[in-house]
Amino acid sequence: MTPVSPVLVAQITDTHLFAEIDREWKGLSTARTLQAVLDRLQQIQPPPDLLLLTGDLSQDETPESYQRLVSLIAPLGIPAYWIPGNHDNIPVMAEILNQSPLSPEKSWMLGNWQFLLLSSVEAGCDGGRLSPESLHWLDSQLQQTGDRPVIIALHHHPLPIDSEIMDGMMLHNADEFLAIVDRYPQIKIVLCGHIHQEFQQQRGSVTYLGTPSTCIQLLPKSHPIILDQIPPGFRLLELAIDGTWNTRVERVAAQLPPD
Ligand SMILES: Nc1ncnc2c1ncn2[C@@H]1O[C@@H]2COP(=O)(O)O[C@H]2[C@H]1O
Repeated sequence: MTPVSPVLVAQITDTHLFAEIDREWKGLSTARTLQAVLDRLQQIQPPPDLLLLTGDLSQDETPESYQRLVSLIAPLGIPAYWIPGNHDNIPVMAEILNQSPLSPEKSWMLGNWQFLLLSSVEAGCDGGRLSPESLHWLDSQLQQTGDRPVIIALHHHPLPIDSEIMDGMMLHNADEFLAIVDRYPQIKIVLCGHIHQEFQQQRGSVTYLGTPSTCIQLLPKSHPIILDQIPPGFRLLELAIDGTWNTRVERVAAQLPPD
């Protein structure tokens, strides 16, 4: 019997784009560092089956910044799904990020895996929160997945990362989220953005993963926040039909922020 290929997912996060292509954030042109990541992605064979864009996609909340994202991502021709982060303007992004290959879907199945994307943005706050309605939505989606393996993505980190300032901006009601996760053994991976660094921690049968931004990096376990002089990156995940998986972070040669 021919084995079914795993699904290859690329997570791209915290792109912090502006309307202007050369506008810099902390010394980096965020459009150009994203382009370096996308150039690397285009070399990967076979190409990823889908892209997960896990929030803080704009830094200035303009329609033009989201149009820029579309014009950078669309040439890859890879279906791309997104969630908002604390820097995003949700009505503006929802209006613009709905053209193929971008999709506003938040729940779908591919390669026997169930994908669930959660909006964790709390208005006026850099930290996150899942509303009672969102927690209920998550629970009801999980009830419908049977024993298919599940990957959940949200912008805010639900586990502390030992970084005082970032942990003050984590998912504030992580306990309510984790109580739901604990009830569904089919959940394999919880994926976040927001932290601008690589993170991996096991909690029960679930692996919690955080991923470098496509622009600036933060030094892990730093108090207060310190910029890390390592290149931007992204994450690849290979999800096999039997629920096993593996992942790696790749970093790309790109302009680094000034010292
Ligand atoms: N992907 C999602 N992330 C977070 N909350 C969601 C998501 N999808 C649906 N919900 C919540 O579930 C609610 C269902 O009713 P509403 O559409 O009024 O509002 C919805 C949100 O509050």
